[in-house]
This record gives sequence, structure tokens and C-alpha cells, in this order.
Amino acid sequence: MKTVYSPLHAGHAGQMELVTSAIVPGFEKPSRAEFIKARVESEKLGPIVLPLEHDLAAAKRIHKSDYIDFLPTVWPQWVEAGLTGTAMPFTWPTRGLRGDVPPKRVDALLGYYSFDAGATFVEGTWAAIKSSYDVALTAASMVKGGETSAFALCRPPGHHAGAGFMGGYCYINNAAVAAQWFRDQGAKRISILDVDYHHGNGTQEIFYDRADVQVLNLHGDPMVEYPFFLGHADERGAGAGEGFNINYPMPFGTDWDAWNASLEDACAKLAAYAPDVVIVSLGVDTFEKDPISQFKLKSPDYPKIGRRIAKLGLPTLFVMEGGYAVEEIGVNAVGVLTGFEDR
Ligand SMILES: NCCCCCC(=O)NO
Ligand SMILES: [Zn+2]
Repeated sequence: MKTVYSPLHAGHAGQMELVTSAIVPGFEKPSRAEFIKARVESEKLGPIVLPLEHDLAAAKRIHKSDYIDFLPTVWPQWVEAGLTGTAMPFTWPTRGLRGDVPPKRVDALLGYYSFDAGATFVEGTWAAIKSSYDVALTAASMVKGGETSAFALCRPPGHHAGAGFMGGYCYINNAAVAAQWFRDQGAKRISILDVDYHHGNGTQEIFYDRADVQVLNLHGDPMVEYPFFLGHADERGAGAGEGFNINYPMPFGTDWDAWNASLEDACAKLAAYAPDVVIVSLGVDTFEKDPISQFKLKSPDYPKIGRRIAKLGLPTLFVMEGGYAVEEIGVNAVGVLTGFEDR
């Protein structure tokens, strides 16, 4: 399996983030991608290639243009305003406020275009965002070109980013962009299987009223877990999309057997949908030692995920999402990929 990777991710470094009651060094850090890349090399998964560069047209097929156009201006505006440290919002247009008038101040605009304080900027962030998007499209073109599978080693991740907003370390929804790209290339149906610990609220929001992209999410119950405000089992899609969004919320402490029951049901529904391509939003924060998550999967479980997905017998694009147990992230993420290849 080929891996697409860009060293430009490393410029998104040193950002701080707001968690309950404190501002701390960001969990979404460069070493995550480096540990995964090292494991790809040590496991001899296959060639590691640099992404081709793309314009932002494919991003704007999914995201609102004004949102995408805002992203590269954040850091210059922050510096221009004489602000220092990590660019992050502190005010959001929630219920009872106006969300139709973008304010002039950059910190207010960050709130206008986000749902939490988790998508922050430093000088190299935009270059990293763009490279992650290029990685996803380059890997997608490999699958379109006949590769059974490809691994988009995306950093920053994307599944929390909606059509017009960022959040949860996500800016451009790499998996959603790839899904739309496959559709624009002639694919009729796409399934996105999101195995990250957190609900992919952005991916759900983007495709919620569409029947051509099936979205299946296995995740921590939003009653008690981030992103809290989307991801319940009763969210099944709207209009033409009714029945094509499937959520599997699970409780804290979920172990392999319980998690696998959701995976089996999701794979059955995915097979019945018969997509041309499967896109896996590959988060490995389901791991028992993940510092910000509450599931109990163990490292030997990850190859089982890959093997089960391979049994679908469909072209598969893996897009990296979350996972913060950095020491084991490579073993776990690449374990899915070697399992997929039944190695
Ligand atoms: N700062 C709140 C937690 C962000 C979770 C990011 C993630 O792993 N999403 O899949
Ligand atoms: Zn996650």
C-alpha cells in the first residue's frame, strides 16, 4: 500500500489549546505523523510519496468559499492586529446571536468560523492544512488510478470540519473532500466509515441530506463525549439522505467485543449500500491508553479492523484522523493497514 505524506505538516506545531479549565500544549502535534511515518517504513508497508499540489477547487466543492478563503488569512490578520501566541477564538455565535454578519476582528472571525477553541493557528498552520488536503487528493487519485488501497497520512485531521466551520483540530475535511472528488470523477456511491473515537460531526453535516455518500460513525456517546452536540443514534440523515447516515454511539469503557459488534453492523450496512469506494476516517484514539479518550481497544485489535474492512472487497482510501497516544500511534494506525493487507 502506498502512503502519501507531506513534511509541511510540521509547521503546525507549538499551538496551545483550551481544554476543560486550562490552556495546554496541543495534543495534535507533529510527532504523531512522524511516529506513523516511521512505522510505515519499519513495517515496509510500501512507498511513501509526496503529494501533488492542487488548487482549492475541490475544497470548495465541499466547504463554503468564504470559509476556505478565510483560512490562509488567519495568521497574517493575527500578526497585523499585533496579536501574539496561538490564534484562537474565545467568542462564538450561539443561539440568540447573529451568525450572518462576520465581524471585522480576526479573533471574532475565528469564532464565527468555528464551533470550539480546538482549531488554532500558528505561522505554519495554513501550509499544513493545505498539505493535508493535497495528501488526501493525491492518495484518492491513486485509488482512482487502480490501486486497491492507499493511505493518506493527513495532518491536521479533518472529520470535525463542516461546510462552513472548523474545530477539534480540523480545518478542511480531507475525507469529505476525497469523497466528493471521487463523485466528480464518476463514482456513483461512496461510503465513509469513521472509526475515530470522536463522532465526525463535520462529515455528517456535509453529507446529511445526500444519498450518494453514506456516512457511518463509530464513536463515544455525545451525551458524555466530545463533540457533544451531534452523533446520536437517531440522526439518520434528512430528505434524500434519510437512512444514509448511521451513528453508533458507545459508552465509556467500550472494549473490542462491543466495539466490533458496531463495526460488524456498519460493514453489513456498507456492503448492502454497495459503494464504488470506501473512505476510512482512520482515528486510533479508540486505544486504551489514549490520553483524551475512553474506549479500551488494544494494539492487537487494530489489524482486525483492517482485515474486516478488506473483507468488503472494495477500493479503500484510508485518511488519517485522530489518535494521541503518540508512542503507540504508529503501531495502531499501521496495524490497521497491515491487517487490511492480511500481513
Ligand atoms: N479538544 C476537544 C477534543 C478534540 C478531539 C479531536 C479528535 O480526536 N477528534 O477525532
Ligand atoms: Zn478523535
